This record gives sequence, structure tokens and C-alpha cells, in this order.
Amino acid sequence: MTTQQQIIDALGIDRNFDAQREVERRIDFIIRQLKESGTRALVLGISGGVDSTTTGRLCQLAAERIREQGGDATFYAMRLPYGEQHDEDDAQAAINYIRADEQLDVNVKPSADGMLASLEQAGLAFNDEYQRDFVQGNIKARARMIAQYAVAGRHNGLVVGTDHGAEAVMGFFTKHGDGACDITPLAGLAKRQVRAMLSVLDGPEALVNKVPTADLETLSPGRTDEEALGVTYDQIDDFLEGREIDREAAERIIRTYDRTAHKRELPRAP
Ligand SMILES: Nc1ncnc2c1ncn2[C@@H]1O[C@H](COP(=O)(O)OP(=O)(O)OC[C@H]2O[C@@H]([n+]3cccc(C(=O)O)c3)[C@H](O)[C@@H]2O)[C@@H](O)[C@H]1O
Ligand SMILES: Nc1ncnc2c1ncn2[C@@H]1O[C@H](COP(=O)(O)OP(=O)(O)OP(=O)(O)O)[C@@H](O)[C@H]1O
Ligand SMILES: [Mg+2]
Repeated sequence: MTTQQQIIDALGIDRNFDAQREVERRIDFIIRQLKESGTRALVLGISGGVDSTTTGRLCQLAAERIREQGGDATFYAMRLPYGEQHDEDDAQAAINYIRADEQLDVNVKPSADGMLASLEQAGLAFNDEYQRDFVQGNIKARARMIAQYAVAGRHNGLVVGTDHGAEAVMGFFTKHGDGACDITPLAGLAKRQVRAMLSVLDGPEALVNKVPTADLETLSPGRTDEEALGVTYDQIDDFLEGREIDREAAERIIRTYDRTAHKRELPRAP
């Protein structure tokens, strides 16, 4: 078996993708997880990007269906900006589209800045402002994780993640930040498959086609994922769908997959 095929299998990429069927299958998955765990709430940060818009709508539909069956479930959508978000319009478009049962707006800037200030006070120094900004980016992602787990803890809920095949293969998430969650409804999907699902769900056109950004670095707001990754999502998606891609791009994907293996595993133990 080729390395490409091994990765496709390890990430659970489905060759026979059908957007409508996957929407239904993944709503059922969320409903089953709530029932089996005995929890009554779903918690998810809504950024204005395509992943959280899609996942948010799946969560809302799952909560509504449970209530229609006489059960108890509430979806808590969280806005978690770091100060003012440059694409706040998109975040609001996502919120208006998802129509979550409940919404909480929490600015993560005071806690993220507070943590960095305390670390620097304790003597942590950085090589330059870019390294400092990168480390601070991961602190922002983890501050969002803390906020979501606080709400889940209060409401007996599950924290929902947005990781999918195209991010997982590149390890492109903050370990124990946005990578920390209880369920990942988008697991095993290529990025274009996530877009296709949002389209089937009648999501706003602008969000279906939105350029992906982690938006973690203050010194380069809205920096595109593709710029950071060094490959395009089309290349990643083609790779995951078993197509032949540019050799250099394939090598980069495989190298990155190997380097980030630890992010897809449980902590090592003796
Ligand atoms: N071999 C190994 N075995 C076990 N653990 C290992 C390890 N190497 C590093 N580690 C641990 O992992 C840490 C590094 O991982 P991590 O803290 O995640 O940091 P890192 O992977 O360096 O940075 C996160 C990356 O994900 C991107 N990101 C984050 C959040 C969201 C999105 C998005 O798409 O929206 C993207 C972000 O832009 C950045 O490029 C190390 O500090 C160390 O603690
Ligand atoms: N400003 C934010 N407010 C609320 N949640 C956020 C914010 N930034 C990131 N998140 C959470 O972290 C997750 C990971 O971010 P990521 O950028 O991968 O997803 P996205 O923004 O939904 O889609 P895309 O990858 O296309 O930008 C988001 O799906 C969301 O749940
Ligand atoms: Mg984003």
C-alpha cells in the first residue's frame, strides 16, 4: 500500500462522499453522542469560518431534533474574539445563519494577554516579536478552549471541535487548543467536502467560499492557512481523495503528517 493510501485510511477519508448523506449521518452522530453520554448541551466557538459555520448548523439541527423527540438538548454558540475581529461581519453572518439556541460572547483578549504578561514577568523571553506573536497565537486558541469547557462544565455539555481530514493530515491546529474537544463531527472530510456540506445546508455563499484562516497572529491578521501551510487546500484535498498531485506538494504533506503525528495521538505513557 502506498504512503498516501495509508494516510487516507488512517484519517478515515470516505471515497464515496455524498454531501446530503454526510449531513444526515453527522447530525445522527451528534444526536447519538449526546444520548450515549447523557449530556444535554453542545458548545462550539463560531469564528465566521466555513468549518465552525458548518459544524454549528449541524449542532443546532441535532439539538432541535432531540427536542422534537421529547429530549433535552441546547446548543450554545460562542463568539470568542481576541479584541476586535477584522472579519466580524462574517462571524455575524455565521451567527445569523446558524440561529443557535443560546449565544455567549466572550472576549479572550484579557485572559490571553494576562497569561502572556504573567509568563514574561516570570522571565520567559522570546527571540523576537514574531516568535512571541506565534506563541501568543496558541495561547489565544487555548483561551478559547478554556471558555468552551467552562460552559460545557456548567451546562452538562460536550465541547464540539471542527477538525477535519485536511487539517488533521497537516496537524494544523493548536494541541489542546482548538484540537481539544469531546466530539469532532467533521472528522475524515476534505476541505471541499466541508464546503459542499455547508452548501447543501443552504449556508451563506460568502461563507461556503471563504478563504480559510487560523487568524491567530496579531502581526499578520487574517493570514491565510495556505500561506502558512505551503500547499493549497486543493492539493491537500486531491491527496486525501487519492489523486496524484505535484510531487513536491505530496512530499510536503507526508513530511508534515509524520512530524505532527503526536498531535493526533493520546499523550505517551511509559
Ligand atoms: N514529537 C513530539 N511528541 C510529543 N509532543 C510534542 C512533539 N513535538 C512537539 N510536541 C508538543 O507539541 C507542542 C507544539 O504543538 P502546538 O502547541 O499545537 O504548536 P504548533 O504546532 O507549533 O503551532 C500550532 C499551529 O497550528 C496552527 N493552527 C492553530 C490553531 C488553529 C488553526 C486553524 O487552522 O484555524 C491553525 C497555527 O497557526 C500553528 O501553525 C510543543 O510545544 C510540545 O509541547
Ligand atoms: N474568533 C473566534 N471566535 C470563536 N471561535 C473561534 C474563533 N477563532 C477560532 N475559533 C474556533 O476554533 C476553531 C478552529 O479554527 P479554524 O480557523 O480552523 O476554523 P474556522 O474558522 O471555522 O474555518 P476556517 O479553517 O475555514 O477558517 C473554529 O472552528 C472555532 O470553533
Ligand atoms: Mg478560521
